[in-house]
Formats: sequence, C-alpha cells, structure tokens
Amino acid sequence: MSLALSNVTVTRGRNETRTAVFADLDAEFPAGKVTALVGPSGSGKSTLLAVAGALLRPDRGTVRLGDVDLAALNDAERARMRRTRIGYMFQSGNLLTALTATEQLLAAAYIAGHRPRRERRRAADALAAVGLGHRLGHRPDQLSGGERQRVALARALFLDPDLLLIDEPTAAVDRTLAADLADLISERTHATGCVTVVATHDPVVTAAADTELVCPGALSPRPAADTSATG
Ligand SMILES: Nc1ncnc2c1ncn2[C@@H]1O[C@H](COP(=O)(O)OP(=O)(O)OP(=O)(O)O)[C@@H](O)[C@H]1O
Repeated sequence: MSLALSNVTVTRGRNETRTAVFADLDAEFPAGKVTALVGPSGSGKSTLLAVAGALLRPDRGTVRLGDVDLAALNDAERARMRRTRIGYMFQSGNLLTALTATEQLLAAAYIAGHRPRRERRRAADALAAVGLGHRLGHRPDQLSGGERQRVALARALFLDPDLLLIDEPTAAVDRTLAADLADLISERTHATGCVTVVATHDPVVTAAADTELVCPGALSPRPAADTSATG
C-alpha cells in the first residue's frame, strides 16, 4: 500500500502569518521503502509529514493511503487512522517519563483499543527487534539518547502501521548512533513493508534511504536555495 499526494495545496497560519507552503504538490511514497524528505529549513518537511499523517488537513487535494483519502475523512475517522494505521516518531521521541520501555508500547496499544495483558510478549519482541531486549524495564531517564530513539521507533511500529512518519531522528545522537539508527529504520521498513517517510537534514539518513524527495515549499517567501533542488 503506497501513499500518494495529488494536487495538494497547503496554507498555514492566518492573517499576517499566513504562509503558502505547497501548491498543487504531487508525490508518491512506495511501500516497503524509506523516502528521505530533504530541503532547506522552512521548505515544508514538517508540514508535509503533518499532512501525510492526518494531523493537518490540506486546503485542496487528496492524500491517499492505499484506497483511503485522508484529506476527505471527518475528524473522528482521521483520529482513528492516526491511532491504528499510522506510526509517528517525532523529534526527541516524546516518550512518557514515568513508563518503562515495554509500557511505552503497551500504552500505544491501549489507546488503539488493544488489551495490554495480551500484548506484553509482543512488546518484548518488538523491543528486541530494535536491539533493546535487555532494556525492557528501563524508563526514559535510564536510557541513552540512542536507546530512547529505538524505543520510539519500536513504539511507532508496534501496531504494524501502513505508514511510518519520522521527523529528524538523528538530531540528538552522535554520528555512529545516527548511522545505526538510519540502518535500523531501513531494516524495519523493508521487513514490515510499511511506507516510511523521514524528514531529515542528516546526510547519514539520506544515504541509508531508498529514495529522496526534495521538499518544494515554502512558496512565500520562496527560499533562495530552492532552485538547486534535484530529484
Ligand atoms: N502554524 C504556522 N503558521 C504560519 N506559518 C507556518 C506555520 N507552521 C509552519 N509555517 C511556515 O511554513 C513553512 C514550512 O515550515 P515547516 O516547519 O514545514 O518547514 P521544515 O522544512 O520542516 O523546516 P525545518 O527544517 O526548519 O524543521 C515555513 O515557512 C514556516 O514558517
């Protein structure tokens, strides 16, 4: 199942902060592949992730995940898609401070309507798949930055999403860990077959991705570096 944006126009803000970010954007993101979303600061990478993740409704256009147009759903349907079909790994992981690594995953499952008692073994397996089988009972303050990112990745993938959206995964980790994390994102994407979109400034992440999309926004004002964009 792929993700396809068609004729997507997005405007953010109101009145004096009103900013046209995309106009008539077409983009396709294949299943089982990592697409690196690149472009200068302010070019719309986070905005595109928000539109793809049903967090922001475009002014116009379709955002198809398989045969579902996320842009056409009502608020309740969009919330359901976010809980059940889309995994998010946003900056710094957003882990809950009081919960262990296992509980981070169980909480996500609970919110999606699963019964955690049955999920404990699966959570342990999911953490083992990101190399954290020995850290199941650790809370975020007992984990390293790289380990926290791995928990966030395991949590984002726990409900077997069709779409995995990642924002700047390597911003807070050193170069070796960045390469390991980028490889892990690729390995998990290929193994699960999900559509993965990673917004990044990091060449290490881009190098590990299967494909690259240069973000075409923002339209007003258009950044000077925009003209150097290549496919
Ligand atoms: N809520 C908002 N109201 C008005 N303008 C906004 C809003 N959010 C973002 N923008 C503008 O939209 C454009 C795209 O922002 P976005 O955060 O998507 O860029 P980005 O490529 O992710 O940047 P960075 O690499 O710095 O994270 C920017 O010009 C930004 O100023």
